[in-house]
Amino acid sequence: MDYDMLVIGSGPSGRRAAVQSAKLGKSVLVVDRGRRLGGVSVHTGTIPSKTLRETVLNLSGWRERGFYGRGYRVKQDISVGDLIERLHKTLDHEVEVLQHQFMRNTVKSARAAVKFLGSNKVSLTSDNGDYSEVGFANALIAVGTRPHRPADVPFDKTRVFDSDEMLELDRLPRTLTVIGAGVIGVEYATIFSALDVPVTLVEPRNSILDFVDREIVDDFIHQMRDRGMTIRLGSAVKEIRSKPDAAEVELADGRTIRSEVVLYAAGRTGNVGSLGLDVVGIEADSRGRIKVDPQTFQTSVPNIYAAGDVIGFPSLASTSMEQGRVAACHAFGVTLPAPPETFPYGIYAVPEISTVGQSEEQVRQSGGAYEVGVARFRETSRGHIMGVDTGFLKLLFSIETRRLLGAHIVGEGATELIHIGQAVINLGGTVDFFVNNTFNYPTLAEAYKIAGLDAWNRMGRG
Ligand SMILES: Cc1cc2nc3c(=O)[nH]c(=O)nc-3n(C[C@H](O)[C@H](O)[C@H](O)COP(=O)(O)OP(=O)(O)OC[C@H]3O[C@@H](n4cnc5c(N)ncnc54)[C@H](O)[C@@H]3O)c2cc1C
Ligand SMILES: NC(=O)c1ccc[n+]([C@@H]2O[C@H](COP(=O)([O-])OP(=O)(O)OC[C@H]3O[C@@H](n4cnc5c(N)ncnc54)[C@H](O)[C@@H]3O)[C@@H](O)[C@H]2O)c1
Repeated sequence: MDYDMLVIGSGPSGRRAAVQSAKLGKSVLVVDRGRRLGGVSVHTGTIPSKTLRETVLNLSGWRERGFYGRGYRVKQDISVGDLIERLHKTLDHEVEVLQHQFMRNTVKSARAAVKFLGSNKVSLTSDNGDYSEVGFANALIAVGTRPHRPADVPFDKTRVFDSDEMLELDRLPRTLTVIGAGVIGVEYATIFSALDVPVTLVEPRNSILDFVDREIVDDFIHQMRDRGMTIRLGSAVKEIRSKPDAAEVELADGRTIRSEVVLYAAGRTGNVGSLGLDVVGIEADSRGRIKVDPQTFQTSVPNIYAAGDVIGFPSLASTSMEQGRVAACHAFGVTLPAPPETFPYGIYAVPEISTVGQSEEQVRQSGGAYEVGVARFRETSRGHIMGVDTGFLKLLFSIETRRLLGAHIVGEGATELIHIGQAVINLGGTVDFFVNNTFNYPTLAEAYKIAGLDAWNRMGRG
């Protein structure tokens, strides 16, 4: 065999699997067909959208508007150039760190498209047509996804864009319509709205972000509408037209929305088409997702693993990394403890949403008695100092066991703050943790103490 581990794709799952395999003393080759290592996460997904968000919040002065009013701006005329400059620096740095990590761990990498020739052999074809064959003992399919692009949507990078292409905008749109209020849709819609671009968000279903606690989503929708965004729920799209002067989105109810630019963000599809999966007998579903053993990440072929977005939900960089590591450990006989039941989900909209554990709807469905504790950020001194006038934390406790069942946040710092809730849930902590422990003051984390006390006041001392 040429390699103990062949990793196809250099996104979060591939990268973690590669380094974990190398740390176990195994020979590793990572093959990616992209121009640079890093995958969707580094080049078109997680890092670019989060860098864009950070730049927008900084240059627009968004975080200071609680004090200085909605008209406040740090930089008056924010251009695409301002946004792209920071983006390129961040991405270059990410790639450099990744390359250095591979070098230190003697992980080899190659740029080529991979195709299976058998369960221990692949072909590599580079852009200039160079062809070679590589033998492997184990392989990880970590090829990720690309935006779903229905044939009847006129993507042209002038009026109609997918989420990868949004980073290629040559100027800020005067108006924007976002189709699909999934995580990508709400992130981009609220980021552009923070730049004072009038945004219309269109979603065919009557609800959004169904995996998030309803109270949090309702507050989020309220905040979006309050600052002037138009949210059209229950609005199916009949046709999208790209015209010289505007894009037109015709809804099934007959209304037409005109805007300078449309972002179409209605899900993603696995990159399995050219892998030759049929040669090894691995099947993918209609959205290009591969089924795996959820504990080991083995496909139907035991020495071929799959991880990351190509295996479907939750399709996060965070969970993808863990999946890659677990797959590599399994491939080389390293036994790991069972993973915790819950993981956090961070939505980097403006404002942020983050959630861990059960939503109130799930707790109610499970039938057990529960209590809720809520803290509004404006009740915390840190919130006053920061000029935060929105956002809240909601904690759910079992009355019987007093354990924390779920933590849900909408507001500033949600994606960082959530890890307190995650630790308490996964360590089996109760409402008494929040009541008995001292928290730094003034912090937004103090909201945990306030929400804990709020629930404790009704639950009693147990
Ligand atoms: C706009 C956006 C924002 C996001 N924000 C977040 C976030 O804030 N937090 C979060 O946790 N997640 C976020 N995600 C999700 C996150 O980016 C993905 O979960 C993650 O990138 C998936 O990693 P992966 O390992 O599946 O590989 P990917 O990052 O998808 O990379 C796959 C790689 O495989 C390569 N490849 C594909 N086919 C082949 C082939 N045949 N041969 C060789 N190479 C191939 C591709 O070139 C690519 O480099 C976001 C996604 C998007 C689109
Ligand atoms: N912060 C994060 O962690 C983060 C950020 C962005 C993306 N992601 C990941 O990327 C993945 C893809 O995100 P996404 O937002 O594209 O997909 P998604 O599946 O989350 O949401 C797609 C949305 O589009 C709607 N939709 C479906 N078909 C439609 C149609 N024909 N017309 C209009 N709307 C339609 C759906 O109802 C849904 O609300 C997600 O699984 C997510 O986990 C994560």
